[in-house]
Amino acid sequence: MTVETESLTEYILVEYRWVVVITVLLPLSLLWKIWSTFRNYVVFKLSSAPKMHEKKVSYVQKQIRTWLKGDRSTRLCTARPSWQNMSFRQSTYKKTFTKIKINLVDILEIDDKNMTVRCEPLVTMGQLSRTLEPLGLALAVVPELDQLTVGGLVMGTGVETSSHVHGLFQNICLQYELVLADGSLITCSKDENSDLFYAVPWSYGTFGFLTSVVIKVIPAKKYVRLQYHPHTKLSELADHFRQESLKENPHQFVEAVMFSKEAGVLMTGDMVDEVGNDGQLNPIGKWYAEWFFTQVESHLLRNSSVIEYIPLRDYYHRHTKSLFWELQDIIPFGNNILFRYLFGWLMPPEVSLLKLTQPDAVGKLYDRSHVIQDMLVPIEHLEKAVNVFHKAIEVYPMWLCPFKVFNNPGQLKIKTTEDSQMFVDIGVYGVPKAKGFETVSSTRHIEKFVVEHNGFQMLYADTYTSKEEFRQMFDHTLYDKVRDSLQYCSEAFPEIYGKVNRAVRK
Ligand SMILES: Cc1cc2nc3c(=O)[nH]c(=O)nc-3n(C[C@H](O)[C@H](O)[C@H](O)COP(=O)(O)OP(=O)(O)OC[C@H]3O[C@@H](n4cnc5c(N)ncnc54)[C@H](O)[C@@H]3O)c2cc1C
Ligand SMILES: NC(=O)C1=CN([C@@H]2O[C@H](COP(=O)(O)OP(=O)(O)OC[C@H]3O[C@@H](n4cnc5c(N)ncnc54)[C@H](OP(=O)(O)O)[C@@H]3O)[C@@H](O)[C@H]2O)C=CC1
Ligand SMILES: CC(C)=CCC[C@@H](C)[C@H]1CC[C@@]2(C)C3=C(CC[C@]12C)[C@@]1(C)CC[C@H](O)C(C)(C)[C@@H]1CC3
Repeated sequence: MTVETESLTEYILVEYRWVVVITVLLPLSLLWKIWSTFRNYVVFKLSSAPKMHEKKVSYVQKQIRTWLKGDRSTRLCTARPSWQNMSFRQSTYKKTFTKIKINLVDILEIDDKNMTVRCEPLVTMGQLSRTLEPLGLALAVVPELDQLTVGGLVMGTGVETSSHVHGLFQNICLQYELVLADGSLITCSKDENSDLFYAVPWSYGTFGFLTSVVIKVIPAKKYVRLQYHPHTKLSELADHFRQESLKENPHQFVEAVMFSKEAGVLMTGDMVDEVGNDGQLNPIGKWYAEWFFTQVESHLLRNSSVIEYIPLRDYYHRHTKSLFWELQDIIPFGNNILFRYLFGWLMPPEVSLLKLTQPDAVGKLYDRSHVIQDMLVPIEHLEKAVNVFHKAIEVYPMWLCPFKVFNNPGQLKIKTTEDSQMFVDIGVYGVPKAKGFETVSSTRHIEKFVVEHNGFQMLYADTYTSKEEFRQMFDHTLYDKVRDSLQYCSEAFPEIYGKVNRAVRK
């Protein structure tokens, strides 16, 4: 890692973290993968998951009723330990709240007539894409990292390169089943309990416990025909990016990765059934394959607008193997050809195991000199935002992903009367190089820019906003109304801010 460490111990822990990762975490990750594949296989063959669902939901209700009967002096959260979730921090409220066990890990039903899949909240993106692929189906929006869960993506949000067509993860969800703080089981959709339905996304589990979700699926094809368009001027890349995101019949997938303030690669893709003769097959998911983002960079260096055919599942999880570009700081030689051929099949280490074994010194170093943020701004401000980010942080690669926000009720209120507005997710993950970077003040600076430009911040990342600024960023009108209407809700759950602000995250 190219940052200054403060002591020799810190230096050793940071520079040689890979020793523990390779000798301990990679073999443990493998054992974990074998166990979960075996468990899923057995459950599927015994077909026990759908039959067990009601029983498991009753157990959730039973735990809440026990809390109701008690003195209710503590609030509620899920029992999923923080080291298992996909964010950098540990939530401190997990230590004091009453923890409700939600052991709901299965896909319940695939309905290929209505084109839906019903699943439990701990089902992961990797598990879903693996199950749907042989049936010729896919979720309309597949957030890239394998370990992201349906529950976390509903209660938070999910974005992916098809979001300029389908919107965020919640926009492909048709129905939620929840256990509320009074112990009752409720389902909601746009036609049934619609206020609750629109308030659930971005609510971070502050209305109740999600027990199942019905999600829209689409027909899938075997490959993604991906075209790389390198650009060396930000203004040209931004114009092209907007044009591809906003045009009437857009490509199914649009994404860009910037490698400096001016230069980046725009990628446009569509599903196809066969490898055409205008490009080559590139199975990026194979164990020996080079990390995706470095392959993308090579197209910029060669300034070549090539076409490639990528197997669909490999495409969906293209950023998993290198955790976007975060793994280069943990295993610096992870992309080396020899390492890939020998150990690539073990990659990536499980994020949960990495989190569990993270030494304090590494945490402190990341606090000081590492940024992990996704800022969501209306697409017309793209260049301005890149310039602001460059001045305040200067982290490359920078991820750009367009997505549509529909004019629906809820926390994500857009300032337009149109049906929808196009946004761009600007993702910065890495070591900042900007002069004068300081975590709190620099993050506050970009947060201010985002609020002033009617944007939003992804909340898996650290937010340094005050409660007032937070309420300005996210519209709480419907949220407050629904909370007031649900018995015991305010007693059982804090407000969203109470679960995501920096003070409750260690
Ligand atoms: C509900 C369901 C119905 C399916 N129906 C068909 C079908 O009719 N014809 C067909 O060819 N393929 C069907 N499949 C898909 C496919 O056959 C399986 O995904 C495949 O058998 C998985 O094999 P695997 O060893 O790779 O399993 P894994 O990759 O280990 O598991 C596949 C996934 O199935 C899920 N699963 C496991 N057990 C159950 C269960 N009891 N109920 C629901 N989900 C479960 C797990 O969550 C897991 O992620 C279905 C899949 C599911 C989930
Ligand atoms: N491409 C993308 O879109 C990416 C998205 N992310 C973000 O990562 C997060 C998802 O990570 P993941 O590890 O899956 O989820 P988490 O375990 O982090 O859960 C996120 C929130 O959802 C709540 N929650 C989860 N399940 C339930 C449930 N069944 N009932 C009630 N509340 C629930 C959690 O409550 P509690 O605190 O009580 O456990 C928590 O507040 C999202 O916030 C997402 O925005 C991260 C990387 C990429
Ligand atoms: C909206 C999108 C696409 C977001 C992508 C977010 C990823 C870059 C984030 C999600 C989880 C994440 C915060 C994580 C880390 C890096 C950035 C990640 C992968 C790492 C691996 C950095 C190193 C840390 O020691 C530790 C292992 C705790 C974390 C774990 C979570």
